[in-house]
Amino acid sequence: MAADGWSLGKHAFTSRLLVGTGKYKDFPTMKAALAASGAEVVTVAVRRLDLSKQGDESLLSWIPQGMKLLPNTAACFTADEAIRTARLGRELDMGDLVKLEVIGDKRTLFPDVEELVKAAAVLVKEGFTVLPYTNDDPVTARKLEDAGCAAVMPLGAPIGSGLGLRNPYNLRIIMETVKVPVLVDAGVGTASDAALAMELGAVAVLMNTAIAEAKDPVMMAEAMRDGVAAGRKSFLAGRIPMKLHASASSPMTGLIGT
Ligand SMILES: CC(=O)[C@@H](O)[C@H](O)COP(=O)(O)O
Repeated sequence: MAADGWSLGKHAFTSRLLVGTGKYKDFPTMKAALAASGAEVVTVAVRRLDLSKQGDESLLSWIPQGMKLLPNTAACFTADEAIRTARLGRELDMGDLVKLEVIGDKRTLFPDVEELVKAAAVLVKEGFTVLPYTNDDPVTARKLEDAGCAAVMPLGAPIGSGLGLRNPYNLRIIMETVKVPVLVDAGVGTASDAALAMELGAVAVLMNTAIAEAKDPVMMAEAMRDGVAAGRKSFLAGRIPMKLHASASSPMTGLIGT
């Protein structure tokens, strides 16, 4: 199969799995899982980075070489906070990409979409390549695209829930509504969820908890890598239409004795 690449702004990728850095039991496990995932993009919460830590004590030093950093604005609850956090990431030399999170509710971690659209518009004007974590609402997705975001990242389910894709139909509508890449972000529980997201037509999947909190994070990272690749191939190959009744696998005409 010819290379099946995709891009975000000026950045080109082949892997369609993006991974996070939170919740690992230790840095060596995180590093091994990130490497096993085959992901090229790894997201890091700017507000959770402990800048006083150096060398092996710093999370950043455990990110495999060559992975692209995607700073995120986790734990921001207003547009202003998210904008300041994104700027801080840029000052720390983390590049132009930003995963924009503006959380509206502590219990569900659902996004505050008004603040999200506001923050996106400002950051796009400042030259960021903005990737907003949003809910599964096609209207918000369109507003984010209109604001100049390079992609939209609707949730599959609440962050860390592992519930899988709660509303695949809305995800499909979002994919039909916007022209920018649609990445499913959050809620994936296992490899079949990732495959399903790709079969629906997602350009990529971003996940953290399902790998970090698996019994064997390295093996789960491999499963997610394979699930994403299988789902993508299945999407490209085109599934058969579903039929209510049987259709025999062997032709019924010309049977001996008929
Ligand atoms: C790491 C990160 O950015 C999370 O906020 C992201 O949304 C992934 O969610 P899961 O942990 O549910 O995969």
